[in-house]
Amino acid sequence: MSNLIVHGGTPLAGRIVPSANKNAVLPILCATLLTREPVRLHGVPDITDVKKILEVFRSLGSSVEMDAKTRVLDLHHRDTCFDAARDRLPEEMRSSIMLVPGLLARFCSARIEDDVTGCTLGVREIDPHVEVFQRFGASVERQPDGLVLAVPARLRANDHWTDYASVTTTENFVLCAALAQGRSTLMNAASEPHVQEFCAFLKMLGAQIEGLGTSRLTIHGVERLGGGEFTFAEDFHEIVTFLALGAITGGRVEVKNSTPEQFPLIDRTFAKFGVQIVHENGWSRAETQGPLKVKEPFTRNILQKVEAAPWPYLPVDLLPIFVALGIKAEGSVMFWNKIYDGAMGWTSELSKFGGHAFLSDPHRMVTFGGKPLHPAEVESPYIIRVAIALLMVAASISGKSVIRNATPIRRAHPQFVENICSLGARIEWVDGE
Ligand SMILES: CC(=O)N[C@H]1[C@@H](OP(=O)(O)OP(=O)(O)OC[C@H]2O[C@@H](n3ccc(=O)[nH]c3=O)[C@H](O)[C@@H]2O)O[C@H](CO)[C@@H](O)[C@@H]1O
Ligand SMILES: C=C(OP(=O)(O)O)C(=O)O
Repeated sequence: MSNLIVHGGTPLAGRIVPSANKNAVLPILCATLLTREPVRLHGVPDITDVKKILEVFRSLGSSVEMDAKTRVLDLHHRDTCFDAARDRLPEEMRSSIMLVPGLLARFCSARIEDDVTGCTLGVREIDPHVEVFQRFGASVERQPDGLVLAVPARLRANDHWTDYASVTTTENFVLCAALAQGRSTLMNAASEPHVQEFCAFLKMLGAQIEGLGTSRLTIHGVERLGGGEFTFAEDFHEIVTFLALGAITGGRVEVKNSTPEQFPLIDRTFAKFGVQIVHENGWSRAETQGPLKVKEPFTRNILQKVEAAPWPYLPVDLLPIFVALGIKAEGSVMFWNKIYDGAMGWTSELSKFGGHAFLSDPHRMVTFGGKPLHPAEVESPYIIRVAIALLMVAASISGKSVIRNATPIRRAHPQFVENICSLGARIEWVDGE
């Protein structure tokens, strides 16, 4: 477990080039298992989730060559072998479940380990995934340390309509359908930017996918996929995080952003806290005028609110970042997490800083911002963006704070502390017990 020591109170200023989006990189790494041809990936982030997947590839006999300096990764799954009785897949990360289709397609067997839940945000179902695998022809057997799946032959295409728009279930459906026999359709498909990026990668390998960015995907299964070269896009989570760090510290941070067309709702959400986002010449910056202040709604007797749900709503992983702004900005905001039932139980950590947040129910939290804040020692749950939100609050307060168990940040954000320090912050990692 690692802690972060934060000497806060410095307005952050400077420029950041964001890394790739973990939630695009991981399904794409899993997708490479579908092809026996070489694949070259540019801009692979140095994060722990990537390391875990690459370790598995190496242990299965794949060729994995990572240039640590240029972050170019060469993968070749030519001599790969898998034995469901012997081999184990990564745990404590959601993306592990997306190794299943490649294993089924290549070796007719696969595993789902006991802990593929990732961040502790509440229930993270595996049933929608199991249902997808079954629909493509897999049998599923529960064993003491996980589920073992098997298919008799090539996966068979099908039409499916999921209960809700799930990111990884959509990706698993597409992965299965890419090499299945026949045409598959998915209704209620997720359409997040990382889902679109993942589909674009598969198309580059030769998959036939229609409907990118919509809630209906049609996939014509092909006999085999080819190889190729792909460069990851910038991570919108990182862009928002660094813009918010600039805003909460009263500084001026600019972040490279090649896709401002994805940002209108994100920009409107910043504006609710008195932060104007300006996109210019491929860069985005956050502008503030004096202390942050919540924008009052015109409707009488309602609170300003921020609602997170599947895309094109505000992405749920960004919610904690805006909660941090809500603690700082004068006024009240209701945060509504329409996805997870256990992602908001960290209000007590905010109160250690003197912040005032009230948990209304498992899905809703109200912040009463603008209260005097003081440095504190707080504990992060195993949730990447909550560790970041606590760091944001600490960075905005003069004095020394400690964020205990901030390690989850390393799952998604490479050189995160180095990047913030390049903006003038004084933050360091220390080993904790
Ligand atoms: C590796 C990866 O890509 N992880 C992301 C992915 O996880 P993941 O794909 O696991 O998230 P899902 O979209 O499946 O949602 C997670 C859970 O939320 C509940 N649920 C979700 C949607 C809904 O409309 N109703 C509902 O009840 C379900 O219990 C589900 O199990 O998408 C999440 C939602 O954007 C993000 O937080 C995760 O960072
Ligand atoms: C919740 C996240 O990741 P995972 O689904 O891998 O836990 C996240 O990236 O914020």
